[in-house]
Amino acid sequence: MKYTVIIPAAGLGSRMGLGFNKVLLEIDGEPVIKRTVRQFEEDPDCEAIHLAVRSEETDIMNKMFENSRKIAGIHIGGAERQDSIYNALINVKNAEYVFVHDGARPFVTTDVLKRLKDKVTETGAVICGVKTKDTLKRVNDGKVKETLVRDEVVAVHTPQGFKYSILRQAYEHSKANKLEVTDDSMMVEAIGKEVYLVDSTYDNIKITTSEDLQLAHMILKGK
Ligand SMILES: Nc1ccn([C@@H]2O[C@H](COP(=O)(O)OP(=O)(O)OP(=O)(O)O)[C@@H](O)[C@H]2O)c(=O)n1
Ligand SMILES: O=P(O)(O)OC[C@@H](O)[C@@H](O)[C@@H](O)CO
Repeated sequence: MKYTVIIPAAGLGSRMGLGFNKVLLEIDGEPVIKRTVRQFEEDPDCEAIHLAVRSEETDIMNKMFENSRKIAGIHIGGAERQDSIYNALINVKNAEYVFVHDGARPFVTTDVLKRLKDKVTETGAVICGVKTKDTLKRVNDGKVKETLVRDEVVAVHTPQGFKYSILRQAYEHSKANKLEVTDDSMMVEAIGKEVYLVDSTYDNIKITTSEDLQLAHMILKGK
């Protein structure tokens, strides 16, 4: 199978508190976004990479990826993650399968990609995730409402992979219905399609807060 990946990188990174977009932060001398893109540059099944970036960062991103063989488009992102991805999605041409992967997740492995590729060709919609290690409870106003059955929940990561036609339909539906989502499969669930799950790895972290940076250094050391 062959697929196209959309990588949203147009956030602010406000929870990192750096004062600049966290995807531009260097870890061991290389920007987070460059590391993320490289995972797909190195996957022979990935045919094209579309990035969504902040308008004021277009020049820096164009320069960073000027020698990249697979970058097929650098698009201006939107106010929310889903707006950024939509701006890229409408510019994807001739792709049967589309993966979406956070620019801020630089450690996805070839094994996870393989599991996703195998499953998406079989089902048309797949996410990856890990079992949670903590007990999970639903709370409201500082009070416990219920304890969730841990075997029934996962912490969801990206990449998430879809048939292009399904993802496009899901995004158009969400736009028309003004759905606010925190991942792409939520939109696919909303159009009634079944979404399947494969294992991710605990290392596939999203760089979100400053603690994640220490974790990132440890993950790199272990590789
Ligand atoms: N309007 C947005 C918001 C987010 N993203 C991207 O979506 C990914 C995951 O989002 P998140 O971790 O929430 O990043 P930020 O929105 O940058 O972080 P924060 O919420 O702390 O500002 C990141 O690669 C981010 O660049 C995007 O392309 N466009
Ligand atoms: O925190 P935000 O809602 O901006 O973004 C979260 C998403 O990036 C996140 O839900 C996926 O990476 C899947 O976990």
